[in-house]
Amino acid sequence: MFRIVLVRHGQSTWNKENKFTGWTDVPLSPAGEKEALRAAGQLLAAGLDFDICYTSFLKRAIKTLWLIQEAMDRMWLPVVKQWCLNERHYGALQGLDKGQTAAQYGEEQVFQWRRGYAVRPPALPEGDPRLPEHDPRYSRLQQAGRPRTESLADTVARVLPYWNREIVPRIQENRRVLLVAHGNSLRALVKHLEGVSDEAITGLNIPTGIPLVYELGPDMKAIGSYYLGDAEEAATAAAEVQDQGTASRSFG
Ligand SMILES: O=C(O)[C@H](O)COP(=O)(O)O
Repeated sequence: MFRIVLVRHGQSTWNKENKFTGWTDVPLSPAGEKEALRAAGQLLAAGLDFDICYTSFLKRAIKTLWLIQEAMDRMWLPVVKQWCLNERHYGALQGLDKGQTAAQYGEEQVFQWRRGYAVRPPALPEGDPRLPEHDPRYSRLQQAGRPRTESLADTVARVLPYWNREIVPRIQENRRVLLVAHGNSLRALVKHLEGVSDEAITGLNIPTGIPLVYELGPDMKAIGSYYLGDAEEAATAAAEVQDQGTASRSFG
């Protein structure tokens, strides 16, 4: 049996404000930093340790990993940062309040944008300063890797090749892997590990800052998974993620 530990970054400032975030590089909120430290404590209490860590190009995930590493006295671990582990790109929705967007366009439309498997939110317009080509961290990406918007299917298409090419071999070498990423890049991976259908994945939500342990069989698919800490708390937090797209959550 193999194992990998997944952690969605702690609460970010835009999670707190209930804004679509995507590739916007926002920091952790103070609560999110506390979530990261709590996750480290849960990992230590579970007797888990690591040989290599993976994260995205976005500071909310990187900082979560750093806080976990520091609290576990594992700052010396190798860390691989990869753009393809970034959150799904939310296109022109980035920066909008999810509740207000639901009030304006309807909860069903926001649900489709957030959870529809092959549904792409409206794209960033050409010339928008937020386009990846204006960000030096993506300067080496080919045009195809510079999304204007992404569906979950698009996110799967960039996460899975990296998972199979780079992470699976490390796990098969019995390296203990910690992957700190984002709600939807992790949903993309979980869809693969669990063999979740395009329809059923719409109901899966991943809470911030709670370690999710996956046990994998010889085929590198899930034979079991569990959140560290209180299972009911994790389920409640996941339901809260789902509710972020309701009009009643509008902040103003
Ligand atoms: O990018 C974001 O807005 C969040 O991190 C994920 O948002 P979602 O749960 O609405 O997809």
